Formats: sequence, structure tokens, C-alpha cells
Amino acid sequence: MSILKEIVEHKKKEVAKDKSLYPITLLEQSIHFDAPCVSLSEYILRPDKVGIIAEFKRKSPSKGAINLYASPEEVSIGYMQAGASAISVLTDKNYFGGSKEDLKTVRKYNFCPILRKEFIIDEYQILEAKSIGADAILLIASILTDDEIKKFTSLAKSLGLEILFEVHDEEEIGKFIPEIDLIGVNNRNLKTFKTDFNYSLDIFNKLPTDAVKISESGINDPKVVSQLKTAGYDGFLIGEYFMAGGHPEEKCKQFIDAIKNN
Ligand SMILES: O=P(O)(O)OC[C@@H](O)[C@@H](O)c1c[nH]c2ccccc12
Repeated sequence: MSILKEIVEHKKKEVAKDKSLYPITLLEQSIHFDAPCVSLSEYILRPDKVGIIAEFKRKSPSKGAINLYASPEEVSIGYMQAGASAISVLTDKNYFGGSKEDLKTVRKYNFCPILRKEFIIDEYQILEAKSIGADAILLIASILTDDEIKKFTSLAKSLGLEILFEVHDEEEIGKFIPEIDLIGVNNRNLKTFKTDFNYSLDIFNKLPTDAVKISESGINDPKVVSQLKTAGYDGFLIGEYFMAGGHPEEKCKQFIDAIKNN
């Protein structure tokens, strides 16, 4: 079974359990429906920033442990001071060592847009995203049907959340709908775990013109960001390169400074 399939199977059980422990009616009562969201797409396009979405990532199926005991408070504040445009927080526990608590902590200390990085397969998780203070959610084209994409998009938008729609190939780009704000090309091949940013370059012309365009994964060189920018990408999602080693915020700062000086 592919890793993505395994994660999705696991996620279905997890969501079923969450729903039985904390029914959707209770979850809905905990939501501040009027709480405003910060627009991820607007922050990405801000001319005073370079478009980095810095990710808080403790571990991954491809790498194993990256920075297991990092503090979401310290890292996220450091990312923002370094000049990041937004923060992505993995909330999957089993495969990525994240949690909803991590996202809540990041929310508590930052005003920037926060992306909930999760394998969303159920509307429950979208309500949850709103209740913990996320501004945007990830929808992964390869694990969702056209119907789910429509349904999840309209629920998210009704809550004020933006959507980053992740694709790997042209067929998945075909599932994009105009209500979606951002499209992300994942440079990681989920079968081999290899990353190659040329993938983003090759597919660029096929992307919907109106969406904000993000290149995701395996980015570890400011020169690559410059190349992707020239090609037309607006944003860059970076996790492992910042998180590996002791000081994610310092690496992020050096990286952003290098782009600015390029
Ligand atoms: O750590 P990297 O290689 O910089 O990649 C970050 C991000 O793109 C990656 O974590 C990611 C992209 N899509 C995902 C979907 C689920 C979980 C994680 C991801």
C-alpha cells in the first residue's frame, strides 16, 4: 500500500474516533464563526515579503525525526521575525509528530496567516481547523473526489478559510475549481520520496492563471527560489530545510536575507 493510502486509512479511523469523543454539534458550539481570518493569498503577494510559507514540522515519513522537541512558540515567532509570509503547521500526530495543540500555540503568538497542514478527508476537520485558529487549509487533490473538493471548498469558504489545493500532475490540476485561492505543486514524489523542483517548472504553464501559485517541498537553496519566482511562482513552502538542526528561525532568516540580496 502506498504511504498516502496508508495515511488516509489511518486518518479515517482517527476522525471517526474524534467524532465519537467530541461530536460535531459540540465542535460547532466551540467555533467563533465571526472570528476574522488573515488571508494567506494576500500575505503571499505582499510586495514587502518574498513569499515563504515556513513550516513547523517535527518528523516525516520520508525523513523520520527532523526536530522532534522543537517549541512551536519559539520557532513560529522566529519564522515571522525572519520575514516569513505565513506559517504552516502539521497537525497529524502519527506520521508527522504534530498536533492541534501546536497550531493553537502558533496562533496564540502570531497574527500571520496559519495553514493547517493535514490530510483532510472529512468536513469535521475543516470545522476543527476554524476552531483552533487556522486561516487556511490544505486540500490534496489525489485523495479527494470532485464532489468532496466542491463540498469541502464551500464549507471552508463559508467559515472564511482559504484553500491551498495540492497537485502532482496535470490530471489533478483538472480537479481545480475557481473558488480555490491557491494552488500548490508538490515537488515530492510520494512513491519514491524524491524531490525535484524542476517538477514545478515543468508544470507551471498548466496551472490556473488566477490562483496564487506555490511550489512545495524539497526547497533548500535561495537560488532555487529565485528561479521559481522568475518562472512565475508566488510562494514557497519550506519545512525540512529550516527545521533540521538546532535553529529553524536562524536558517529561515539567512535564507530570506539571501533571497532579498540576490
Ligand atoms: O519539508 P519540505 O520538503 O520542505 O516540504 C514542506 C511541505 O511541502 C511538505 O511538508 C508537504 C507538502 N505536502 C504535504 C502534505 C502533507 C504533509 C506534508 C506535506
